[in-house]
Amino acid sequence: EPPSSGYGTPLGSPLGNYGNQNYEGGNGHHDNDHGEPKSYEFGYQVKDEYTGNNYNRKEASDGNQVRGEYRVQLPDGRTQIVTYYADWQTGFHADVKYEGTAQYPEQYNNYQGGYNNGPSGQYGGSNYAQNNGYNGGGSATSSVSIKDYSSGSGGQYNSGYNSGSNYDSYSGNNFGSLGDAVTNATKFDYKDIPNFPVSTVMGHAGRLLFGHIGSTPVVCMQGRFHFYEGYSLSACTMPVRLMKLLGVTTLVVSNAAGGINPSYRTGQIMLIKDQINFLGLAGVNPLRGHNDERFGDRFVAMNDVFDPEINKLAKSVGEMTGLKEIQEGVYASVGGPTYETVAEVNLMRVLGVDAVGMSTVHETVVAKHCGLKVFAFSLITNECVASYSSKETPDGEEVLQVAKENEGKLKGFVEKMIPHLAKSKL
Ligand SMILES: O=P(O)(O)O[C@@H]1C[C@H](O)[C@@H](CO)O1
Ligand SMILES: Nc1nc2[nH]cnc2c(=O)[nH]1
Repeated sequence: EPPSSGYGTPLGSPLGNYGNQNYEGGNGHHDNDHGEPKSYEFGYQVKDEYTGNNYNRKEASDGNQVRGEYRVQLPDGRTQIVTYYADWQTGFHADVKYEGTAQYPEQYNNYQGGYNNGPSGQYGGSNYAQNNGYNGGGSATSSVSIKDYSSGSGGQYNSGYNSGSNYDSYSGNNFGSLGDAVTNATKFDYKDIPNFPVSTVMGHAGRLLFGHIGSTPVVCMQGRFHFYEGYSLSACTMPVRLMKLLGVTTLVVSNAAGGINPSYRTGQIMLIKDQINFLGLAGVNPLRGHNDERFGDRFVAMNDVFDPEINKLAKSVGEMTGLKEIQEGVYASVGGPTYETVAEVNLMRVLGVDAVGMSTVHETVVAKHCGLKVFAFSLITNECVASYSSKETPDGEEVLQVAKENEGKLKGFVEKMIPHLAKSKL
């Protein structure tokens, strides 16, 4: 049976259990199976990060009196603690207490949808972090995401094709005009979508677009969610699963990234041929915790997440649309929001990283888990500083600026790539 999406109450009421165990309706405590009172004890705990269910119970009886306690995480952030005892002479007695303070945040920041395994306690019991501050990058978590700076929309696209029943998804961020590539778009603000994270990051409109690129149906996220904003990785990647449920079959993800490879230049596109999941290697993975089998298996192969054939297609489509010096390389993501030290840049060079960012990797993990095809690319927005003698420093404004300068060509690329991808059936 699928897990309930509600916060859940302890299974069976204390009274129900009480009645079913040693006592029967209060008409004599010897009316049980064998006429003798029995002692027992039991306990259980449920902590299901996917559904947000969090409760436990323990109970014991010496044959005469039942004592127990259960705790339930309430949707308003408080924990309800019920301590009870019961016996056949006096009945059931409960003491109900609450821990914590009920929170009624402005909107949606008490995210109980089960995406609560991220940085705990940062935001007063809310499972969502607030979006605070600028994020320069930010493709989508689900299908294709494209950054949208120009019109204040960061973006992810999910583009679907296959006569509307299957979708290709494409996500990008920071590239404002990519949202414009979606024709006849119906737009939903994230804040109006129940249980959706909200995007307040500069440059991110926080909108979900449904429309077409060419004849391909697409869903586009204008604005993605980052770990450094305080969201858990499962919250960051929740839209990927939404896309899957909508019928998306291919996720296209874009990001702004720093060039680690010394030959890379600002403004170039790098097709992602592989990735290094630094957070994942350290144990911070969006798939950590309960595995929802409805989406995929517990263990997930990642060696084949990027398809060389799709990149080959992307290279030729990119060249057709006038992209110069298209690179293909390894993307690594860090938690951010700090940019890399000189030592970190050199470490990454040794490790074979070509470009570094703060997104995408966990999105592709979740996409692979639920069986989405993935196409991902980076815009190199800055050249990472690898020498102590350099006076350069990366900065968010530069990332935004370079994204803005290049969004036109990225739009052209995406407009061509999505229909080709759909047609090629790759
Ligand atoms: O969302 P992406 O990965 O495109 O954005 C990158 C990473 C940070 O959000 C930002 C840093 O400048 O750009
Ligand atoms: N970590 C990281 N993310 C980026 N996003 C855009 N540029 C950079 C960068 O230099 N480093």
